[in-house]
Amino acid sequence: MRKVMASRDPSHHSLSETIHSLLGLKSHLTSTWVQSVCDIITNLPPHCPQPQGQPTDLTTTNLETDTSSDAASKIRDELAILTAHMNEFNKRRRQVLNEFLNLKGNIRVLCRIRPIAIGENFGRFRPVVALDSSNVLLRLTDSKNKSYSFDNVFRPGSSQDEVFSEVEPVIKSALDGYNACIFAYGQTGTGKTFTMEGTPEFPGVVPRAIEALFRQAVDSNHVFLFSFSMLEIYMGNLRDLLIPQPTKAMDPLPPCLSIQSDPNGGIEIENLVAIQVSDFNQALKLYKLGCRFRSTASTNCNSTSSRSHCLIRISITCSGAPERRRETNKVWFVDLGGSERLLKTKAWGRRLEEGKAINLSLSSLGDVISALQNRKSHVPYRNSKLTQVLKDSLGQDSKTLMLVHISPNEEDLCETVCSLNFATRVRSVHLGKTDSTVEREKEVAMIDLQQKIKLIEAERQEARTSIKKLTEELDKLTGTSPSFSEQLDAYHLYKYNERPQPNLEISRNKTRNIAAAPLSQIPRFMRPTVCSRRKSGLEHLTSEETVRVPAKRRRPMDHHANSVNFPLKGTSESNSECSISRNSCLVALKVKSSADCETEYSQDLSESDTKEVVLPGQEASPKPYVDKWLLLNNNANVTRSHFHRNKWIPAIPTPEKKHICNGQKETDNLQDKKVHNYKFATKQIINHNKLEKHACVEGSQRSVQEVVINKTPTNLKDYDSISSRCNYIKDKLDGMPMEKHICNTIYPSDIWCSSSHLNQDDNGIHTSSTTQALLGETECSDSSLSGDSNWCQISTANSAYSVLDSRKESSISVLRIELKSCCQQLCTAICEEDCGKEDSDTLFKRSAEGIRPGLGKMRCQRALFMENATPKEPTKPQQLIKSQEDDMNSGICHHLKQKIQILWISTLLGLGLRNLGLEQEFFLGLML
Ligand SMILES: Nc1ncnc2c1ncn2[C@@H]1O[C@H](COP(=O)(O)OP(=O)(O)OP(=O)(O)O)[C@@H](O)[C@H]1O
Repeated sequence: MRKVMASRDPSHHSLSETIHSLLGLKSHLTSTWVQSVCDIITNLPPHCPQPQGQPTDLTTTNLETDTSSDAASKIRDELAILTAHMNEFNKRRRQVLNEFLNLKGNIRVLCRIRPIAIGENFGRFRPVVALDSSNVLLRLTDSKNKSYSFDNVFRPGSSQDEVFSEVEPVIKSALDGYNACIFAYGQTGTGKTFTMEGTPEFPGVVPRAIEALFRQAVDSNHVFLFSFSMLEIYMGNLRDLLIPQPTKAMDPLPPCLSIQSDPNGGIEIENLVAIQVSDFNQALKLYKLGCRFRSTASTNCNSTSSRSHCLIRISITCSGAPERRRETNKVWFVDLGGSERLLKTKAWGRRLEEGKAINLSLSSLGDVISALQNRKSHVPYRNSKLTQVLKDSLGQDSKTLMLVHISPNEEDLCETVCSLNFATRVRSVHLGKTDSTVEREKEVAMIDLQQKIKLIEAERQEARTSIKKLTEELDKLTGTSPSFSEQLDAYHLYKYNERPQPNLEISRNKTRNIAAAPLSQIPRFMRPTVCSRRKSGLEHLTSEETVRVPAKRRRPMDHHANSVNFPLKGTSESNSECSISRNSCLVALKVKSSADCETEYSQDLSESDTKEVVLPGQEASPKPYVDKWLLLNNNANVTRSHFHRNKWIPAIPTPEKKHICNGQKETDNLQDKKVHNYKFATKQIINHNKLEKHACVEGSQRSVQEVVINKTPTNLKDYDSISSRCNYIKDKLDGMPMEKHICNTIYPSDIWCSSSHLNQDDNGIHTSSTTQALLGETECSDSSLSGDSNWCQISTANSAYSVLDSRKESSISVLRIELKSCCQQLCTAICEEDCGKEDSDTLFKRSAEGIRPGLGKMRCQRALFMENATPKEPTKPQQLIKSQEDDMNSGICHHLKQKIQILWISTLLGLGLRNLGLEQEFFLGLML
């Protein structure tokens, strides 16, 4: 025996030798010795034969093993029979259930009436009454009623449990391999989300259905694999709700979702995250996560209105189950966006667009169902993303359940009628027009089928209990085989661990990895086209590479600039009809000033938003943004010397621009491309702005104009010329289109002219005196130039004055003055060429009165006169008068020149403006 054992297992041979040697040492026969021997024996593996010296035990064990193996084989046989029975029961149950659902209709329609909310007035009379479990009565008027029939009607007091009991057969059908689709349809605020999602206290259809799926899968004798996906259709675009949406401009874009179909009509959504879930809790966590990313917003009808269609997909895979309809099938839960009468909701802007998109897709859904109803050869699935996605779950071979929600409120009667008509249209797909006898027969058949289902269920349960018992017996006998449920769990766990772990916190990178997995698995014919790859930025990348390569960054937003409408009233950009494309601007600027930008978690991807203007670094409100846009345009031009109409226009000192843009950062490093874009936009601004709009702009904005003129005006003619040029600019601005004319850059928002004078004090320090004048709605008029001044400012009337700054850079001195407008308009009399002293005084007074801070907007325009080394020849008088208009302008210029000189000197002398009574000749003499 020893030899036999040794030959069987060398390790046991050595063990027996060890024991024998220990036995030989009788002196060592202590309690410790005995204990160690016992330990050795105890630690022997079960299949290990007993040590040598115990032949009797071994024989007994062998006998026992033989007996138990016989019992085990018997049990296995029984189990095989029972499993076959179970399969048969499953098959029968599937058939009966299918028959039952066919009788009920592949598209079943249930109606749920929302309860009256606290404080809600439902009207003069109750317009909606649930007659019985399948009829709704609608009181249209006091004398006119209309009734509607449905598969089931839930009264306002119906519980979530009751609703789910009607949904459950569809869930069972889904486990049998049928595609299924459960919709919640209805007017906004009627409780669709409540039914589908529910609340923590009253869970809705989706959590209950997921729980039922897992429970029934465990009860089944097959192994199921579930994967969970969630998306929304927001304004015609598919958004994965399991991927956090980008919140910052530079956040990576989520992969583009597109719908693929195979030749058999199967639909797959490319790049949609599908996470393998092994139990209900995991699925629930994902569901809650997805719900957080939904687009919701407050509307007139619902403070938490869903602004999209929310779709939850559960894919079920079960291999080795021939009785199932297909190996992989899916269940869709769809919380449709609420149909709304836009007139009633008074939606506008983004809400309006969302409402329109929802209504359109609902209408497409109705068309599809109608085509199915009429068995048309062409079903217009392609009319909306919603019907495209659900294509393979809406046909003949799938189970559809529509929960129509209606409001009990009399005010909502119109919408209720629409919803009920829609539901009736949907319902008649399979039921058709049948007489009452057929209806009754059908009901009897259905009751019969229901009883059959119950019977089969009972038999199944019995068989299942037997299987469980036998499996446990077998476990005891063999001692190794896990129970059936353990096997199932282990299988799930194994499968689950094989795949990427669902990170329930959903870190962005991880979800992307998960998302990539299904992409690599989709068949070749479902792979994205070149076009869609380009669209999603995945061109030339395999799916694996897609995972590794960092996702495409959001394009720099300035590249989006396509169209610009100039904002009208600067103080209310969001209300301006002519403002920068509303949606895009709001999205880009993250301005939350209007209802338009309050859709939570929504990301603007719609085609309607392609016209967007997004500028670099635009975190501010639209107004500075527009200013910046203008400034950038200006910078692009003025920082380069160039020829304009055969005249060399030198570069303008860049630092000056810091002052130009009030509160804005300097952006000198603009790319030509951007500048080009902005130019393009300028053109559009010009085209869009009309005279009256310009007037509004003038009143609301502040900017600085620079006018570069290539000669120094030294006499009246030059002043006239400048004046007329300014007038020309002004005219062009008013009249649009605006055109560059001498001025280097024109800002439509402002025109102002100023004058500066550079003086050098005893210490050689340059100082400047400043005068400020407001350019009103009329002309700019006057200018003055000191002998050593490099810059000339053109001043305008009806003004208040203040010095902004002055400096000398290279050979150019810069002085900026600014005008504050006064409330009063400049007396038109000053436009007269021969305006006299009296007018001057009037002007003066008005100007002085104008120094009331905060009375008007500041505006300035600077005329920069380039220093001309060679003084110009005095101009002949006849050249001065080209037209009557020029004459008038020259008069105004001359007049204002004098005023500005007076002001300047007054300032120098420290005299108050009001106390001036000197003749202007005095000041002229002083000046010259
Ligand atoms: N059967 C119900 N029992 C209790 N409260 C309900 C019921 N139906 C709806 N409500 C309540 O009515 C309000 C609106 O419901 P819900 O948001 O579900 O409407 P909706 O149809 O999804 O609206 P929308 O289409 O705008 O998203 C919620 O506060 C919800 O709790």
